[in-house]
Amino acid sequence: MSGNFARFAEVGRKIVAVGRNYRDHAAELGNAVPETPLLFLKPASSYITEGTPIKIPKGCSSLHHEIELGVVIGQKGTDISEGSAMNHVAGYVLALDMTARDFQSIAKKKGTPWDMAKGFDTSCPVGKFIPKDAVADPHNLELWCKVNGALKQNGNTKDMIFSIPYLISYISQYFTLEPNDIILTGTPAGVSGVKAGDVIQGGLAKLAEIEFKVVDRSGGS
Ligand SMILES: O=C(O)/C=C/C(=O)CC(=O)C(=O)O
Repeated sequence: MSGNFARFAEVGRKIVAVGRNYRDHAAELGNAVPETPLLFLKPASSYITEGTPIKIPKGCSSLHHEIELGVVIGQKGTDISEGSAMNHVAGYVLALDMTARDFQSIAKKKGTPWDMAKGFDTSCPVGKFIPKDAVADPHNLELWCKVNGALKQNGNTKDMIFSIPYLISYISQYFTLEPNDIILTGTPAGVSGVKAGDVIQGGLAKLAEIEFKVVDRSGGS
């Protein structure tokens, strides 16, 4: 596998996200555990990296943090088998799947798409690329998120319902996975609202930490 995956957020074309992949998070929002992965897409224009703030989207009154392990794809594939799925992984990233929960609740009631709730500008803050070799077991990583220093989410990737190989195999039956695409593997319990001026911090075992400020649409706090 070759390529400069450190630039995945500049050149990657797809963000495939998995919803309700942790039992405790499905339960906290009153949802049943899915029988098959619940997929949605976020546009590449939703990426931001550290130093750029998260902007509350127009009309949103309930913006939630969701801390997630992202898988960075290194090798193109369609109909990838579960057995060979890890050969398609270049590495990992710590990410936030920022969610306009009020938009999502309305969409759920109306049966309309989640795009505005999940794909608005700045809704995918990401940390630095973590090479695959640096991670002994991606299915046993502590994952935490704090808001203004207070711990909100504290999970472990061992509690994912669908494993990374299963997700890669499943997703690639519908979306060809390409180098620099990422898969967001879902969030553990503890999601909560943030407002302008708040600071969100996240951590992935001893591998990565991120910090993002939340601002209003005009850039103010
Ligand atoms: O079903 C809901 O009410 C909300 C689901 C999500 O936002 C799910 C995720 O994005 C996730 O579990 O990571």
